[in-house]
Amino acid sequence: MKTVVQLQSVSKVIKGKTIIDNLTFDVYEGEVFGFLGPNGAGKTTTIRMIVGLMNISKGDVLISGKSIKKDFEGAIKDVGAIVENPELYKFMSGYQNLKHFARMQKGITDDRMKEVIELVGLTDRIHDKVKTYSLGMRQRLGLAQCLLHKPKLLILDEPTNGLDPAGIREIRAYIRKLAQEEGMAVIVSSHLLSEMEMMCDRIGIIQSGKLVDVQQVRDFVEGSEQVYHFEINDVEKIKAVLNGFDPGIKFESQGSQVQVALTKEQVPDVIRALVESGVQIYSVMPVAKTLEDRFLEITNDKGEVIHA
Ligand SMILES: Nc1ncnc2c1ncn2[C@@H]1O[C@H](COP(=O)(O)OP(=O)(O)OP(=O)(O)O)[C@@H](O)[C@H]1O
Repeated sequence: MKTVVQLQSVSKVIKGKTIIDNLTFDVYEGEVFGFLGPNGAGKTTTIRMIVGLMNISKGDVLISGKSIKKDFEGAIKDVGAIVENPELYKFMSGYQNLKHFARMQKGITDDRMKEVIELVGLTDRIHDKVKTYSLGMRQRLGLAQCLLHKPKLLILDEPTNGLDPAGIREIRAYIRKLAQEEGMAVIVSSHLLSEMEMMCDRIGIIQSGKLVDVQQVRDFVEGSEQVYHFEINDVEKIKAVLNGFDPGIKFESQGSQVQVALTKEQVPDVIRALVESGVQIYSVMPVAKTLEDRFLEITNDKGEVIHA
């Protein structure tokens, strides 16, 4: 996998206070990297440093191997970003907006404009005025703007903010497409855990300016234990069987439905023990664990990390 962006021990100190503390991570070609953290954790500050909108106090950011500090022009030419709301003229059409933006850059051909408009799915509406666009369509037009110069790295700060569920789905699909089909490295930030889970390949969790965890979404969600849903005929017996394990296995029951927290390795042992004790098992189903569950598992209620 080719590395597109590298953060090397990046720190930001403002008025003697460390806002970002020694961040190090890489993002690769073709992957969506989620930057996840509660409000005030430092996501926007980090993104502003990556795109050169803010000085880096310590460390460096390399984009396609070029330092944003030492070779700003070289590094930034591979970046497309929406950090604040995209600037759009609502009284002009989507096309006029794009054209206006294209004129400010070198070498953007009409063919490239057409290509980008198609890529974000705005071909049918591109000549309508932006004021008639939904928020999702405006986001996509913003996306088109920052794709014109064929960036290798796309950075979107809270891309689904303010969108309705249909708009969120739409943007998510385009972001995935840009990574998978165009091979871009994409960094998205969010404080919405479920959102990140659906959109990203990897997630970095930031808390009080520190990176506390970077994992593949799949591993991250699977973590250690997983809740399984059992449908059985005898709740008393299942309680006895689960209590018989050492250490005892946690569960919750309601009628013939029992939710049991197990590691994958424990599943066959529990099923065997249940069958041997005469419990009828009608179904066993893993309950999908959300990032939110995992996030709460690794942080306490004050938002501090208890184990990663
Ligand atoms: N110019 C500044 N001067 C002083 N403190 C700042 C400055 N910019 C950011 N901060 C502080 O740095 C911390 C991180 O802010 P940042 O906006 O990066 O967080 P965030 O993770 O993007 O949060 P949100 O989800 O709310 O946007 C906050 O405590 C913020 O108050």
